[in-house]
Amino acid sequence: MSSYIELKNISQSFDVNESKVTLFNALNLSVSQGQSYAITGPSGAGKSSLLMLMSGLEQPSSGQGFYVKGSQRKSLDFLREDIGFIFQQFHLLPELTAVNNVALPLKLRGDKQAHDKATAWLQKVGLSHRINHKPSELSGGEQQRVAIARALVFEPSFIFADEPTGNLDQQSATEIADILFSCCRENNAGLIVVTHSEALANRAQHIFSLSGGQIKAQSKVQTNDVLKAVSC
Ligand SMILES: Nc1ncnc2c1ncn2[C@@H]1O[C@H](COP(=O)(O)OP(=O)(O)OP(=O)(O)O)[C@@H](O)[C@H]1O
Repeated sequence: MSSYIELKNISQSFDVNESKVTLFNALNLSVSQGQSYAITGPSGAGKSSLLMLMSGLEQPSSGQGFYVKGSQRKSLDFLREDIGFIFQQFHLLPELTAVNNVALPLKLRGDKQAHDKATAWLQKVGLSHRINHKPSELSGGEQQRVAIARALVFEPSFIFADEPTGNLDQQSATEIADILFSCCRENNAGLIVVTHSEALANRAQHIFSLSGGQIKAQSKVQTNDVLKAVSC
């Protein structure tokens, strides 16, 4: 059953030092499961804030967000079980091996097959030779592969990624983009990526630009990048 997230008339502002900072006003946006989206725009435009609102992890100043699943239309609070997050800084637990980082969220839910599922996901992201390594024993690209496996191990409907290649060299960034997009596609997960990278944004089926409080659909830039058909 395919689902989508709908933001209606969303506004977000903060009171900072007795003045009001408005990021956006009456913004409307929908993202669907199985599709990929990039959100670009200048620093400080509010891209990460929008990602937090879209995922239901933060509340807007006004407006509403909905999680629509078949005929059910619920608040974004119900999205929490159905999302995975990937960050620029990986956010892995330093004391745990790769497999235990991926297995932990499943174990916390009492999944008896947590270890096997985590191992299978690390294999999918090309890390079967590193499953017993701790984050400090992995390269940045390898750590991000672990984070992708951890986000997808639940097989969530939506993956939110905030600058997922921001800390990586160009080759690792390309490999991570290949894995992220192919894994989301094969799992029919909606992927929403915030990025400053034109190359990464161009991978997405839809590109939105957030600037001056306005969000606009953007056409893709023609590049000579060859998109690799990586299987997940
Ligand atoms: N809780 C908060 N209280 C006050 N200001 C905030 C809060 N959260 C975000 N901001 C401000 O909102 C603005 C937008 O932040 P956000 O991180 O969403 O932008 P961004 O477009 O993702 O930027 P970048 O590309 O640099 O990561 C920033 O000026 C930030 O300081």
